[in-house]
Order: sequence, then C-alpha cells, then structure tokens
Amino acid sequence: MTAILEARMLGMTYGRRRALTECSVTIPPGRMVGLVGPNGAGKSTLLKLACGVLTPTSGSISVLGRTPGTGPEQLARVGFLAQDAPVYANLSVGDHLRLGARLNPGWGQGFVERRIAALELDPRQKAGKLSGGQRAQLALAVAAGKRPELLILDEPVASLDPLARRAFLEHLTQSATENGTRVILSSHLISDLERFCDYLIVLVASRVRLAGNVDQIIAAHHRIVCTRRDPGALPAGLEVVSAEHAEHQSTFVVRSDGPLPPGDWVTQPLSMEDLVLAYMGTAESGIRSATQGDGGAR
Ligand SMILES: Nc1ncnc2c1ncn2[C@@H]1O[C@H](COP(=O)(O)OP(=O)(O)OP(=O)(O)O)[C@@H](O)[C@H]1O
Repeated sequence: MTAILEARMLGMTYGRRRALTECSVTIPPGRMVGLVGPNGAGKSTLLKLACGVLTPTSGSISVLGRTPGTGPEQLARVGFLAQDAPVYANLSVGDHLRLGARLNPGWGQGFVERRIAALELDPRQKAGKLSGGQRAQLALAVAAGKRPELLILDEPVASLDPLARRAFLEHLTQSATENGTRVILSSHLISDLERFCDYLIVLVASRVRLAGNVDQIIAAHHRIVCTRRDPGALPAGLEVVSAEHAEHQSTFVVRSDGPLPPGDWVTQPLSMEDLVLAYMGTAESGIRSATQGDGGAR
C-alpha cells in the first residue's frame, strides 16, 4: 500500500527565512498522524506543502503516491483545513452544505447533516453570525463531508471548548471508521494527540526531530534519574534527548533503540507529553552539561 506522505530532504524558504530544512519522513498507510512542535517550527508550512498550496524550494514530497495539488483527482483525495478554519461569512450553514455537495464528488450528505444536527447549528444561520468555535465546527464538518482519503487539519481544535474538542475528535475517529479517512492533525494539545494518534511527528526549528509509531517511540525512550553527572558519562548507545541537573542529581530523557542497559539509575515513567516537551526543549537550550551553570533544573 502507498505511504500517506513521503518527504525526501524537503526544504522550504520564504525569501531568506527558512521554514523547513532537509525533512525526510515516510508516514506508512493507515495511520492517524499527530504533528506537534513549537510556534514557528514549520508545521503549517509542511501541511501546506502536503496539500499543494505551496511548492517546495528543495527536496520532494508525495502524498498518497502523487505530487500534491496536481489535478482534480488528487484534490478530491486530500482535504485541507487551514489554521483559521475559513468559512464564507455571507453564506448560511445550509449554503455551505449545498456548496460542498456541488464541489465534491464524494460528498457525504447524510454524514454532514448528522454532524450539523449534533452541533445544533441552525442551517439558516449565516456563517458570519456564528461564534468562533461554531465556525470552526462548521468548517470541520464540511472538510470531513468531502470524505477524502486524507484529511489535513492545521490546529483545528484551538478555538473549541474541551467538550467540543472531545466530540470533534470522536467525530474524526467515526469518520475514519465510516469513510476510511486518514488524518494528519497539527495541535499544541498533546493530550488530544495522545488520545487520537498512532503516529507522531515532532518538528523543531524547521527540522523533523522525531517521527514514528507512538508505541515504538514510547518504548524507545526512558527517563532516568541518577547522581549528578555529564550526559557524556552515560553509556554509549544512549542518545540524550534532554538533561536536567539539580545539586546532587541529574535527570535525563534518553533514547535507546535496544533495551535500556543496566546502570546506577532509577527509571521513571515517561508520558507522551514529557517526551514531546523534551524534544521541543532542545530547540532553545541544547543539552546542558552537569558542569554548566548553577545546577538549577532547566
Ligand atoms: N508567508 C510567509 N512569509 C514569510 N515567512 C513565513 C510565511 N509563513 C511562515 N513563515 C515563517 O516560516 C516559519 C514557519 O512558520 P509556520 O507557520 O510553518 O510555523 P508553525 O509551526 O505552523 O507555527 P505556529 O505553531 O505558530 O502556527 C516561521 O519562522 C514563520 O515566520
């Protein structure tokens, strides 16, 4: 089966500003994908490249086996919802559904109507008069109603309240089951990604720092607590992702592709949130040596 997305040395610059640098990643078929990273890391740029809104300045990208944005067939297979969840202010909720039905060959009228009813949106209300969260919900319902093979969502849940977020993620899961839609979802809410995704990409400072199946990623990383020491004093084969040093103690998040070797440390549970934050923190500080600074935790 074809990869959802394959990027090879993908790069994107806006003028002189570098947004993506040498990104290589292959997302296997069938995955629900979470994309996370600090502000300005390049997430929206990657998603826009994936749906063909932008073209790369170097390297290559293919989505579902094709170059993004090439021809009506590819456009029908991939749905995209931009960060600001655009709707037409002067069109009613019902008009959006009618427009969706006319423009999209695979439109799921019953599916969208059920969603609009569950959201208790009045089909006659103008989209411009909806609340910010309701507009986002409408845009999401229309995007999912297209029933694409792949739905690309750029921070879709940012304006939703916690209950609406949960309902929306359940709706996406239902869409995946009913329509076979796969999803790439960027979000700063790691707990949502944890609940929803089985494949994770962490982008930091324009580069892919981590990509893989969530269960394999979690299995390969460990938090270890030991007497204070330099990262270089840990056994070879352990990649140090983050280091915190207290007066007498060091805490490391490490990656080990095999089993963690025995050592004079205690291992502690590591959540997906801990892990993502450890990778995100590397952008600003790098790995601090135990002999640097005053020993405070970073
Ligand atoms: N149209 C543009 N023109 C110039 N620079 C841009 C443009 N769009 C994005 N950038 C820059 O590219 C970099 C990556 O931006 P991008 O929007 O992809 O990041 P992001 O990870 O989605 O950020 P956020 O989490 O804040 O939405 C940033 O430095 C940003 O300033």
